[in-house]
Amino acid sequence: MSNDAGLILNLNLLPGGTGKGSWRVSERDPDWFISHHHYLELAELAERGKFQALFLADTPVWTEPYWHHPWRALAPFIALTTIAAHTSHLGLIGTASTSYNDPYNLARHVSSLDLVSDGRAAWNFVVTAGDQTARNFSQPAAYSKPERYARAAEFVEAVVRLWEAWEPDAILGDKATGQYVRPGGVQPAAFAGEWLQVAGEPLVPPSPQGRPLLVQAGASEAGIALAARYADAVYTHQTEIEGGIAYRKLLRQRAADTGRDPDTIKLLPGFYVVVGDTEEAARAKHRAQDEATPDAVKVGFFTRQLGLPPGALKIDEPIPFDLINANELSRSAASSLDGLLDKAASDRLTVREVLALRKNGSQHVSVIGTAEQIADTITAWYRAGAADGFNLHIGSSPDGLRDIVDHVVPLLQTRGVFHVDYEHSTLRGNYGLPEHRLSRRSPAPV
Ligand SMILES: Cc1cc2nc3c(=O)[nH]c(=O)nc-3n(C[C@H](O)[C@H](O)[C@H](O)COP(=O)(O)O)c2cc1C
Repeated sequence: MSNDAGLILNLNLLPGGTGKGSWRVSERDPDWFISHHHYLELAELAERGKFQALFLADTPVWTEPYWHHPWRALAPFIALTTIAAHTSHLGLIGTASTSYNDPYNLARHVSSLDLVSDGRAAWNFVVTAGDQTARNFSQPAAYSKPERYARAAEFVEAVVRLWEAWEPDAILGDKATGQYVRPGGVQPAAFAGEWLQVAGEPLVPPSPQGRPLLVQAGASEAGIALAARYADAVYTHQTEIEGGIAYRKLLRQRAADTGRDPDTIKLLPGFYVVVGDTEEAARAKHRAQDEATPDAVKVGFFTRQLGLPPGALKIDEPIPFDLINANELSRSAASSLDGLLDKAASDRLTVREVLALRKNGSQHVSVIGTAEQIADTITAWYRAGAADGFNLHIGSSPDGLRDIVDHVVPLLQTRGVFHVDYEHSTLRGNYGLPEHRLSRRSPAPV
């Protein structure tokens, strides 16, 4: 059970909003949504609402539905660096793939953001599915899921070694002797795995929060094992409170099994909200966004969620179950489909009929209603121990976020579950995580 004011709110910034058609009904110009001005406006709003962090997802591939809505054009750590310069407390969580990066460069980018933001950075590590993405990185096809996770385990360990290579007092800056860094104050990463090898010392010294936070998204056994060992926070799909309670319990137990304090791993499910003065007003807003979203976009996203190649789903035809590779399907996404796929198979539902059965069209817990209804659900999940906080998805922007900041946040503060102001300057502090002790330097299993 959680019962203090420690609720965590991240803004999951998807350009234009989660409602893929919302840009068409917005008063904003279309090109605003892919500019950094959009990011900055939302970041400043989120900070006004005392959100602990802004979260940027990322997949380095252009996919077919992008023809119809604003997409994640900006590289996350570049966008976050700009945001860092315009905010003072908001945490900055960027996604980057362990399949298509290199640990040395990635560690350097994230810890540079951590340093320039005075300790507000986090890396959301994802393993990234799909052959289309692989072909952007000199690979004809994606690694299999076990291979992706094997590489991810090495990648994260290598990054952590690089982040922990600096002793806290390593920089002497002794003008008299001319000694800038204490000999031995920075250690080589000395990581030698099957997939990745990193020999030397990192260039970036630690920030005020010690090292950046690690966030994880992926719910298969391999994903949970990595989260339990390394993640400070886990982003997941949950649609029902019971599922949240069970998953949080599992993660905390698995973290404890690795010798960690379970309070140091935070579960943050996605949560889709549309706020209205009345429930009907909120439903009308959602309807307007939904009707402005072409079928091609809805089908395109569902195609990706099922791990199918572009074009594999047709809106008025049944799902081609024989094409779905169960081993490649995201565990987290699959669990959010509940019994929907079973029903689709037994009743031979068309894709349109399956999508219509999804509550509020979202793969996350969702409330389309008044600020009170939204605050009630957030409070209930938090108090029941189903979540430590949420990665909030807003239907349209900036109005969807403004509604939350002006109407939902004050209710959460009055109810005593959400902080009234930032009490720390670092993301680690604002997430309620203990200060990080540097220089672990204990050998970790590879
Ligand atoms: C909530 C959630 C968000 C994700 N976001 C991204 C993302 O932004 N970029 C990406 O490449 N993969 C993303 N993934 C995919 C995961 O990295 C992984 O490939 C997928 O979940 C399959 O692994 P699993 O079965 O362990 O869940 C996300 C997964 C989840 C569950």
